[in-house]
Amino acid sequence: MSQTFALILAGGSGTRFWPLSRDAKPKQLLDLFGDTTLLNKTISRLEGLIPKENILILTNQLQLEAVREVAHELPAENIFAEPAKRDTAPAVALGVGLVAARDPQATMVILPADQLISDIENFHSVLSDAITTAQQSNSLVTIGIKPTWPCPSFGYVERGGVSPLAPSGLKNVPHEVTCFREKPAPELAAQFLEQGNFAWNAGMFIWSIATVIKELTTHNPELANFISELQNSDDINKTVAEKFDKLTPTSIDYALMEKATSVLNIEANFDWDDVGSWISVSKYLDSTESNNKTNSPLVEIDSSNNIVFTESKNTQVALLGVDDLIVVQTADSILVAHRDKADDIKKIVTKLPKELT
Ligand SMILES: Nc1nc2c(ncn2[C@@H]2O[C@H](COP(=O)(O)OP(=O)(O)O[C@H]3O[C@H](CO)[C@@H](O)[C@H](O)[C@@H]3O)[C@@H](O)[C@H]2O)c(=O)[nH]1
Repeated sequence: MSQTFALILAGGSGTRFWPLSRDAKPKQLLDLFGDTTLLNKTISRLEGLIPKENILILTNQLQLEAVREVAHELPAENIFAEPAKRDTAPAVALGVGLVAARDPQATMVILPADQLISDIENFHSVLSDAITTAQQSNSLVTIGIKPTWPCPSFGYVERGGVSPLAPSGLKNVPHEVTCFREKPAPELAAQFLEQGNFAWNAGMFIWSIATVIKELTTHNPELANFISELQNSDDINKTVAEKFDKLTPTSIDYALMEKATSVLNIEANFDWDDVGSWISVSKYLDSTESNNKTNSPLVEIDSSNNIVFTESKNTQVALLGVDDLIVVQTADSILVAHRDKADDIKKIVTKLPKELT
């Protein structure tokens, strides 16, 4: 019987969370909620769905040690560092090659490492049905989130009717995808919301090895060739070292999903948050009556709508006559920003000395 593997993509850089995040410690490696890292939550969420020996993680050299520490329960040989940063399309192709080497009949679940999902029961139910669909439909299966605002930094799928390829008896029924559009301009995203039949792409992809190779062969021969080289290689590490950094840097959404022939979508009936900024994190922090959010003890006078995050949770915070600020304190840096600028923190990072990024 063919096996199911999870491939966790954990090699992104997290400049939006500076000064807490650094090149070697991006969002997925941060403990933003006072319990554990997002990567740890991503691995734990798979318990009961995919066995640990079938969970693979791809990261980069800079983050490898920290990822190994967080993912210590996985077999060491399941954690790989890409030799160069090439975005998610080459990473996914490498993952397909690694899984194909273990089981060419396998089904794969590609997962981001940095999302927050707490309804595990429904997450498992949706993914189980997505796995069954991928095995029986020869399609690339996506997960759709009901959009709440025209966010320009997500992908969008246009959902058609129930797919004629849908296996029978599923609780979560796959729909056809008539269009996949990655990161549309704000006006187009607004149009999608108005139309009403678009969902956000959750960034998770479920497919069989055979289907993804077939789609790549048609739509992205460069990545299909790379996978074929891995499959024919006597020494995968050597082939990766020689070929990976020559691949075109792009995301899997542009490299394949926008062009793919057969894409299906299952609606997520679980909570989902991609934790994109300090504003998103603040939703989960303690709040005062004046809507000041913090992870530390706080006193306030005439201050409202501030977000204060301290690396050491026992730091006393005092707010006096200030509104709408984001303040983040670590051992070596302090960020003070207007909350309207939460999405621009990455711009500040470009001005900082290298040792602080
Ligand atoms: N291994 C590896 N992982 C990477 C790399 N670049 C990014 N990642 C990881 O891949 C995941 C997604 O990458 P992002 O770069 O954060 O993607 P995005 O811009 O948020 O867009 C994707 O996710 C959205 C939902 O959050 C989707 O809506 C969108 O369509 C797309 O799939 C994250 O877990 C990130 O750490 C890389 O070069 N290598």
